[in-house]
Amino acid sequence: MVSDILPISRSQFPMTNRLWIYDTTLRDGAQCEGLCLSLEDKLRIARQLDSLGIPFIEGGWPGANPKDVQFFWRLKEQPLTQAEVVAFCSTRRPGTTAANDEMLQAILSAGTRWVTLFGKSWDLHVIESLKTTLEENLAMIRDTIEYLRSQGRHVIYDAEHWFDGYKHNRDYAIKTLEVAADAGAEWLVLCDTNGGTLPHEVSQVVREVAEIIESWDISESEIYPPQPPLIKGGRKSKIQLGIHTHNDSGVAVANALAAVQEGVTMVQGTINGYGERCGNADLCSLIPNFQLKLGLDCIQDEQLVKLTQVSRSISEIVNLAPDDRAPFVGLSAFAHKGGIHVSAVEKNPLTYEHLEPEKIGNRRRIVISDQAGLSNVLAKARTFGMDLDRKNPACRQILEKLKDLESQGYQFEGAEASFELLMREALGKRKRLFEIKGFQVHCDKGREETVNSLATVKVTVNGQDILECAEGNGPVSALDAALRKALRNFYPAITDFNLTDYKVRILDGCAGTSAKTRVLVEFSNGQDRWTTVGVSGNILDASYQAVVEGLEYGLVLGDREAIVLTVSSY
Ligand SMILES: CC(=O)SCCNC(=O)CCNC(=O)[C@H](O)C(C)(C)COP(=O)(O)OP(=O)(O)OC[C@H]1O[C@@H](n2cnc3c(N)ncnc32)[C@H](O)[C@@H]1OP(=O)(O)O
Ligand SMILES: CC(=O)C(=O)O
Repeated sequence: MVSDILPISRSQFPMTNRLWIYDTTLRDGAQCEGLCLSLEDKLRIARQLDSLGIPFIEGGWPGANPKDVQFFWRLKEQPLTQAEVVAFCSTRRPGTTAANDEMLQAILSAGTRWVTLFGKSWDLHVIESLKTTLEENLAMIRDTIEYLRSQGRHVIYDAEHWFDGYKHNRDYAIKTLEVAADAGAEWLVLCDTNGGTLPHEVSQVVREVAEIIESWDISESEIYPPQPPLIKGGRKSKIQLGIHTHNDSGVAVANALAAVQEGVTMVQGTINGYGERCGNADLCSLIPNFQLKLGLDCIQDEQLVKLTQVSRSISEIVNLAPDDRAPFVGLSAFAHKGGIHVSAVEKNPLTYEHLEPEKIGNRRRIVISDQAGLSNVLAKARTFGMDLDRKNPACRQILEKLKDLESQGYQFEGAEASFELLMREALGKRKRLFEIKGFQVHCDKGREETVNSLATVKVTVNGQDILECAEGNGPVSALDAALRKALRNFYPAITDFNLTDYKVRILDGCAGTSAKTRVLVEFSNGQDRWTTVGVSGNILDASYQAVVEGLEYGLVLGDREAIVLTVSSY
């Protein structure tokens, strides 16, 4: 809902509240260092975006590489359900004609209804990059758009380096837009290509451009309204403005918001802000801001609840770790750690949350650490299925034990399984499934390249002493294997546990090789994951503590009727 106090001044373009989201993850996002997409990846991402209700999906630059050509062919065979897939390209080369430009033939072969064309707005680029005249650049823009229009395509014109061009040679920059509009472009998208513009400049420039455009005399015959159902809102202005921002100054999202407040009706960005250099405007921040704070219509509410899942699936597909601190969709976006915060959030979430996480498919999390108060302990206990009374003296003991262990180097925020075991212990609810009497690990390296590791463990289960040994490709894996061997006849479920992550952190680096280490171990049983922690001056002892607790926790988990929230499901 739009609040009266929000400084929204969409008066330059007083249209409906419809805002068109244009995703360029598959094109500008693919220009991100470290991101490499296969054809199948691109198709999977396109389907995710389609399910999110993104109306325009820029699929790539057909003609620039074979994968992008095939992408459009594959979508012709199996079209998206609702999104308009858009092909991207540049204006024709200088000194030729659009009809003779091979790249433009590839664009037409892609068979999309919409084409986005980028052209030069900045005289510096015309002279230095294109090495042509200012007049020829205008001819390139006009010729290319008219050609695409003559071939029945709708054209979105991306005015590359718009803001820099406008600052350096305003009249020329405006002329490029005028030519693009006159040739039949339906959207003029102002690009902050180098990402150097600040929000107050974006506001001012967009406002000025909107006023200039209003004064143009473009005859109705030159207007090519998009076909329904694409544009449902009814256009009162002939030409619409869009915005495309980069994050080089850390304000890509703020710049897009500033442009929208001045009335632009299309916003280009990428999922998770992927893009060249510092990235593009992050649609995972923009969409909820537009929809939930500015009251603009971008996607359906039922689609908005998929945003967190889409953000994480796409980070999985592109094989880049998700950003836990990302606004709205990050794992920590609604994580409360400080005791004061948790105490208040437990009473009313509005006290420390700017909106309800469920609206974008995220969830509130309570973090356990030495910053915790009793409220954290009680909230966490609830997620473990234990309803504790604040007055129960065991709660205070749990809190004190937690703070004491954290001061020794333990870290429970990343090892909630260990915290649950600690809590069960304090409440007298920890079932001793086995008792470790001792272990030995032996590593030797001979002349060969390989290092041999052998672990021996002595365990008591149900009053029975078991001695087992096993080899592994390292001391921790040998220890893990020996423990499982000893326990598997009593607890067959243990054979399904896999050690999926192992992290070591030196706690007092100045102490050199005798430093204290913290080990975090993650286990999975194919369905759930859980993490435990160990701390010791001996890395093997720290690993041993974490592995033993990890195995114990997995067995407790199998015993429990309901899987609790501390355990993250795949
Ligand atoms: C702001 C943006 O993000 S724009 C998109 C940028 N994305 C990419 O570049 C990814 C895809 N690009 C590619 O695959 C290749 O660069 C291609 C196929 C487009 C071109 O490859 P090549 O022909 O080998 O040229 P090269 O990449 O070396 O140089 C780019 C050429 O495009 C020209 N060019 C740049 N912008 C434009 C434009 N708007 N209109 C016409 N030509 C342009 C340059 O002047 C240069 O021409 P030159 O070869 O005569 O010097
Ligand atoms: C078109 C585009 O990607 C840019 O100007 O940044």
